[in-house]
Amino acid sequence: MVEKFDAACVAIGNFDGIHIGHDKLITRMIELSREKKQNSIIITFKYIKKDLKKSTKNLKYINSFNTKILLLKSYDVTDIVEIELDEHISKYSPEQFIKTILIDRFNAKNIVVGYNFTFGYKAMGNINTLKQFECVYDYKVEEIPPVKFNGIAVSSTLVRNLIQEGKIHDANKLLINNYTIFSKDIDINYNKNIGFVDNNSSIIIPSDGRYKVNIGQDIVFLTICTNKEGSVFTFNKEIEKNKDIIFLC
Ligand SMILES: Cc1cc2nc3c(=O)[nH]c(=O)nc-3n(C[C@H](O)[C@H](O)[C@H](O)COP(=O)(O)O)c2cc1C
Ligand SMILES: Nc1ncnc2c1ncn2[C@@H]1O[C@H](COP(=O)(O)OP(=O)(O)OP(=O)(O)O)[C@@H](O)[C@H]1O
Repeated sequence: MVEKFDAACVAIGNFDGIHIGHDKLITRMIELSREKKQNSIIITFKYIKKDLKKSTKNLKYINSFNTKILLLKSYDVTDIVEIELDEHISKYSPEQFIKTILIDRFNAKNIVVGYNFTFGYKAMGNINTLKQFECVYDYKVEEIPPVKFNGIAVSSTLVRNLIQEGKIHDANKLLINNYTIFSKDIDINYNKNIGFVDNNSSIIIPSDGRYKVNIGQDIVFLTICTNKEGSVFTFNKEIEKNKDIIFLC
């Protein structure tokens, strides 16, 4: 049972794919909220404005937006809040975001973000901006230093690149769960053992090739072949209905 307190600890970011850096940050925010007896809130963004750097038409994500929220729900937090960076909010200055959203809306007393977090109009705010306003708005910022793997800072971009290069084994080392294409993000013809993801889908697809995946109780070999319209998934045998495709290698 999650208790509701007035003051809050918040973790902020896009959180595409939930990798080990995100996990460290969210886990620390939850730990801090328990220590301080405050609400634990994950604030994440839904981009809709086309000219934001991360919302260009062609930018695809590891997880569709609904899946991201579903994955974030695996954390035992008081609330997960989705903020649409629409025409209005995306123009907030960093201070406006701090005051209007973090303070007035969530009564944030502890803000946990990663070393490279940016926010506000033209991405002008960063961790130093958050520190600059600590006394003005009476909160504390905690910075999570870069979580690295083999000496390289983990990021959603890195994971996306590995998946798109077909390096599933490496991507899985960085994600908290094995890379998965969720059943609702793919159309499957169960009579023909074939699936299809349209090119307009918001999710990335591994490069053409043969993959070992787990579907329901079964290990299945899957061949991906992409054409002008989208990606065709051919399974080497019948697969269970409405199960997610969990990539093993
Ligand atoms: C209020 C607000 C306004 C933003 N406006 C812009 C913007 O004008 N241009 C931009 O590239 N990103 C903008 N962003 C997105 C941030 O730069 C950043 O991508 C987002 O806060 C997630 O941070 P992270 O990727 O460091 O986790 C905005 C974010 C917020 C919260
Ligand atoms: N390797 C990491 N170590 C610590 N914190 C991280 C790491 N990667 C991201 N974060 C933090 O997690 C939050 C969410 O990050 P976000 O998903 O926006 O970044 P990202 O993984 O670097 O993605 P992208 O590559 O798309 O920019 C932010 O506060 C960010 O600073």
